[in-house]
Amino acid sequence: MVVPSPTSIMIRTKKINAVRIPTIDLSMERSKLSEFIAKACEEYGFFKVVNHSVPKEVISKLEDEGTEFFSKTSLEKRQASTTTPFGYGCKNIGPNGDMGDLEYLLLHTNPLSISERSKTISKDPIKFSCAVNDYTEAVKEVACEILELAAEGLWVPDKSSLSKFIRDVHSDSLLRINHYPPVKKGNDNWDPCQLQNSNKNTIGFGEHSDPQILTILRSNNVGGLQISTHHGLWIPVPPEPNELYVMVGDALQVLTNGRFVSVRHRVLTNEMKPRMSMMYFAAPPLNWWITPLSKMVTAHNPCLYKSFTWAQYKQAAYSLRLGDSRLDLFKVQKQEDSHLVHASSSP
Ligand SMILES: C=C1C[C@]23C[C@@]1(O)CC[C@H]2[C@@]12CCC[C@@](C)(C(=O)O1)[C@H]2[C@@H]3C(=O)O
Ligand SMILES: O=C(O)CCC(=O)C(=O)O
Ligand SMILES: [Fe+2]
Repeated sequence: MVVPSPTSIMIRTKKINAVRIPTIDLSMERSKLSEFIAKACEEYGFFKVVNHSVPKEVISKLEDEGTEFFSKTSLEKRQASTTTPFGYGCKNIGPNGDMGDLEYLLLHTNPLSISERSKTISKDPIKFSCAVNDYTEAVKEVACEILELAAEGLWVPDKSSLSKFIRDVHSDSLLRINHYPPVKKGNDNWDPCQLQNSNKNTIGFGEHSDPQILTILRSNNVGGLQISTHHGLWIPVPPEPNELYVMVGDALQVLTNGRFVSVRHRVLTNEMKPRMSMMYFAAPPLNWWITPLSKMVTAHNPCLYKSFTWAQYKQAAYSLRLGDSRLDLFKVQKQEDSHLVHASSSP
């Protein structure tokens, strides 16, 4: 076993401390704002948003509903797990054996589906569905505003060319409320190889990127989320209950022809306190085509991805494991690679 030396640990810690997660202040002047958003999406695929328009009461109403639901008995909670992948889930993430130390409620944001599902979730389904609808409507506005600013930052002539994907009434956007109960772990589990990893913590939600266009995250005051930089360093994200975090998803990476990068992230559990996060995954309608915006494809930046519908991408995501790089399936083969394939397959 290779044990990292104290010097290498110190260097890594210095590097981690040097990373500043970008903060976007939505009250800033528009041209600067669009430039900063585009830069953050390129460099990290992740940023914090302050001065957003989601009212505090809208956030706290949904948080209260989440707290009430997760405090039920497991028998009661399981009433809400009728159709996969939606409803209540515990430890199982997706259909391919991925596990995490969490429980969650996964909902489609279509109001009809929310109203049906609420009956299995809450004794006051109208109150529950109002809390969900109000929250998803408010964060959707923030997501659209960010995508419009991002399009401006990329100098794309039509500023709605990204936001239209998630504004459509048939959008396939989802909401997940994650609850990570505290997990006590003894020091005997300490693994020096995992110093960059969990130390004493367990994996609440394993490493992955989100397949959608944009994710808007809000958590309570308990940390655990980490993002990976382009250099593979894991950076802890401080919890900010009054702010939102934004993550670039795989579909936005494709729409921008690789200029924006989907962020890999994971959650480690806390030993003492429960973390609760509310994730809004903004996605297009199932039958919409995802293909790099024409402005993003030039002679210098040839098209990197094949076109696919959102339904095809989802199907690929659900056929793979959580941490798999599903975008690889949709990459255009580079000219040199295809020559190599031909050369090696000729007799
Ligand atoms: C293991 C999986 C869970 C997931 C579907 C997948 O097969 C791979 C992607 C996962 C993810 C990550 C972001 C949110 C989510 C709802 C999604 O669309 O893709 C989850 C899926 C899930 O939890 O069902
Ligand atoms: O709970 C969190 O903070 C992140 C969870 C996550 O990455 C997800 O639900 O896709
Ligand atoms: Fe995620």
